[in-house]
Amino acid sequence: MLNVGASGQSSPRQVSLPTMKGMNLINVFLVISTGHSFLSPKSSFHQRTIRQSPSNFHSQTLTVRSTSSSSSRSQNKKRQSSSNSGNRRQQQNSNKNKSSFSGPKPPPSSRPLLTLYDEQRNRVVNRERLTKPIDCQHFGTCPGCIVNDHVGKVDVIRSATRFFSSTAIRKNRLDVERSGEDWVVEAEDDGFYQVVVPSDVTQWRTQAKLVVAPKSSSWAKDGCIFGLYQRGSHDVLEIPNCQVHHPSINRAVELLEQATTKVGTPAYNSDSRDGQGLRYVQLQVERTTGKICLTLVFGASDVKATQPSLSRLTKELTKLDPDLWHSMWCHTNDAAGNNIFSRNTKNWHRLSGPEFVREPLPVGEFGWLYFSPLAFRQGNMEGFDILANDVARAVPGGSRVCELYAGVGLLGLTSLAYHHDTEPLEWVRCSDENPANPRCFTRSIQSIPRETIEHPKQNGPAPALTLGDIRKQMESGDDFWDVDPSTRRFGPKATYTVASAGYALKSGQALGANVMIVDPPRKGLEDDVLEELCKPFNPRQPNVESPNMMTLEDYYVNWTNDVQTLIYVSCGFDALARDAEKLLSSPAGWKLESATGYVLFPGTNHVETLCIFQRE
Ligand SMILES: C[S@@+](CC[C@H](N)C(=O)[O-])C[C@H]1O[C@@H](n2cnc3c(N)ncnc32)[C@H](O)[C@@H]1O
Repeated sequence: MLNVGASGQSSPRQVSLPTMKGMNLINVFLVISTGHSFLSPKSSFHQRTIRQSPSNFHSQTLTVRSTSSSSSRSQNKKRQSSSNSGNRRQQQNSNKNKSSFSGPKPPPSSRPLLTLYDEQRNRVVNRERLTKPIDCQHFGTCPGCIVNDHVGKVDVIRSATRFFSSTAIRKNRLDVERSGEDWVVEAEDDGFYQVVVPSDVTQWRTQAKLVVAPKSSSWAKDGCIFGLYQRGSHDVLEIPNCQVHHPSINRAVELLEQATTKVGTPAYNSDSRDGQGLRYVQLQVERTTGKICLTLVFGASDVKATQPSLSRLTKELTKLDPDLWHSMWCHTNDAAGNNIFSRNTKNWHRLSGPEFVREPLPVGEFGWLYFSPLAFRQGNMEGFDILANDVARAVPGGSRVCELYAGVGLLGLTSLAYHHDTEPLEWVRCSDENPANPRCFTRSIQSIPRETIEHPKQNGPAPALTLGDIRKQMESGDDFWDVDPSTRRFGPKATYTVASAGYALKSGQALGANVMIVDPPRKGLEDDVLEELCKPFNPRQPNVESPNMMTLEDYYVNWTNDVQTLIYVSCGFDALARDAEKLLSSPAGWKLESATGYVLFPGTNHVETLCIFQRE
């Protein structure tokens, strides 16, 4: 068990299940340390405001604030306070937040305000974006985009609209049930499935992975080109003026071409396997600074084998534009196939710059999310901020939340911060199989006010307990029930467990949780997870804190028995459709409350879908 956090704090409450053989669980217990380190972001960064009731979707007027100075901040606050009651509440909340923040305060302009939510969720803006052209000169030859305008008119959105309007789904939709309408109505689009374009249709991509090829076929050391594989071939197409890339990505690619030409960096050659060349690059933009976290993937067994090419290249890149680079990493990968990254930390080498790119938490005025290049990060961060706000609003105040496939904990931490001022969540348990995530998660919670992330010392709810906790406690012989209640109540609300989603469930992560958030990869939910969620509710299953729970064989436990709201975020529509059909036709009692499609990747045939399932 790995315990991360300030030492000398209250004892961790979350343990791996001793009975789960072969399980590699690393539990992270989050106890806030007081260290804050803030880079200076660009002051003009815009964000969104939050806190409107779901019924106000698409109906807000535009409210845009910039964070360029503290005076403009207060002016904007004044403007905002007269705009609507929801925003007034936010202002009060943010003031409250400010005064109650007990950790060291960040410099005033270091954290952008979140003020563009209304704009991004505005019906007029949405309509404009649905028709706005991307106007990219590479369209037609580039495999990246399939439409150059009308970004909602793509097959996947048509299929999703039909799917959610079909009788099979209508039969299990809450709106149909509540209205008493006939569910046997076949329509292409009955208006249930909402389509939102949550960011501009250009320059939305803040993360790109590009393949590298030699500039000339005659001399390997002529330098490299960077782009995407052309459709149906392994020829690389350059896309220097890609309109969906953040401008910093295009600038970085330009410099990479110049630098590789100047210092003669060889490109990796998969045929000859004489290797050691540059294979891929990953470019991640830190939105507040516009800087690039660059990962150079070399076809080499270790970093020594990349030399002297690596050092020459990084030196030249720094010389060309020292201000563009947030950090530089080398990833070594000489394995065949198209898998770019391995999770083995031996393959990762930080060459310069900070370990984490940081992004503002999508709600409130405090808190950052930290990402290392080893962790998953959304391709369109700005669009995902809107989705994260919508997820947070779907979580009822005061909830106990289990988040599977959590990445660095983006959705769980956003929900925690969103509800803090009104009806704070009791706890949030995040888990993911990527062992690189806890470092990011820990760093993130260090930037969030302590009151948000910890249980109050007195009169608060009990800390998060899993079945594993109770078993461990009993096995240790300690008399858990005699523990002083005031110390029991003090502890972290947000915890992180490294485990596959199926293992996390079977270690009791969702026992006691009334809300579950899942955001699986494109292939959808693991079979184990889906199976649990499809089990009928067992009214006789004891409460997780009851000693009777210990007498139940694992086999009889319904590991998601307490979950009443299931928030499913999906980047793979086919898998979501399959999982939704299984959930809705299972004896578990799920009904579909809403389905929203987010055009997170304008130009492509992909849609991010948020489904909210409920059961009594
Ligand atoms: C689409 S990402 C979502 C992450 C997060 N919600 C975010 O927005 O940053 C999917 C995550 O699932 C994790 N993952 C993939 N397969 C998994 C599995 N079988 N069990 C647990 N986590 C898994 C990946 O490591 C990744 O972080």
